[in-house]
Amino acid sequence: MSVVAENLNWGVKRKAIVLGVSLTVAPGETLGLIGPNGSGKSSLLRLLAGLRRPDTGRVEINGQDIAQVSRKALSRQVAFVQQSVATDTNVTVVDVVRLGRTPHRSAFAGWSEADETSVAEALDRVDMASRRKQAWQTLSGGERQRVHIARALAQAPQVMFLDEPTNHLDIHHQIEILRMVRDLDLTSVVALHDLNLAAMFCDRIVVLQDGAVRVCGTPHTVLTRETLRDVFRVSAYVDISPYHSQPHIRFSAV
Ligand SMILES: Nc1ncnc2c1ncn2[C@@H]1O[C@H](COP(=O)(O)OP(=O)(O)OP(=O)(O)O)[C@@H](O)[C@H]1O
Repeated sequence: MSVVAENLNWGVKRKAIVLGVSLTVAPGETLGLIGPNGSGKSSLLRLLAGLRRPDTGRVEINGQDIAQVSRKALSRQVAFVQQSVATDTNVTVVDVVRLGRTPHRSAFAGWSEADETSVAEALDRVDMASRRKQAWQTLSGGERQRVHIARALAQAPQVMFLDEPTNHLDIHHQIEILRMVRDLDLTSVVALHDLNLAAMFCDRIVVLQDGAVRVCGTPHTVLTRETLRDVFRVSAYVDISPYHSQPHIRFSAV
């Protein structure tokens, strides 16, 4: 499914937070969203996912204006993995992941074998199958993050928005989760701080600065020395990784 944003603007009081953002994500594409702290990545993701209404502009998912789609219908198509969401404490891992099935169930339908299979597969994909009975509040930060991703997978979405999904994860799981997102047969938009991971796993990257799109394109065109200097205020060398032929950034400490 495609995602198209047209001239999105959103602000609070007199402060403009998302400023004239237009972008297109092709079906199956993984789009990275990068930018300094406070540049508007989370705010933009919320607008794209329909969790917040823009002041002006519109978002279309699969050609449909999401402002015209009910929340339940939208949640059958779209999953959102938020940064550090609170979850009821008195639940197990599998309970949390089962919540992902909610949009697919009617008020009277029982829990089906297909629901259970989706939950089991989602837990398996994030390497948490052996923890299904563990109490949520006893999980580590990275394990919680993986369970939230499993909940989104159990939702069987066609579009996934992820806000810093690699937060708290060790390097193995950072790579595993982003590889999985890239290889899943769905469209995804993922906010990331790690620019090298963005280069490795995103088809295209949008750079946000002060709420506006500064540049958008392939990792090669976006991750230049000049952009890193002007937007991120760092001095760095960019070369091509022999492992994956994408840009690899080395930061200068001086
Ligand atoms: N509801 C709100 N009320 C007031 N200001 C807000 C609100 N939501 C976001 N902001 C401000 O808008 C700016 C963008 O915030 P946002 O969380 O979208 O940035 P971000 O790029 O995701 O940042 P980070 O990299 O630090 O997670 C910040 O300055 C933030 O303080």
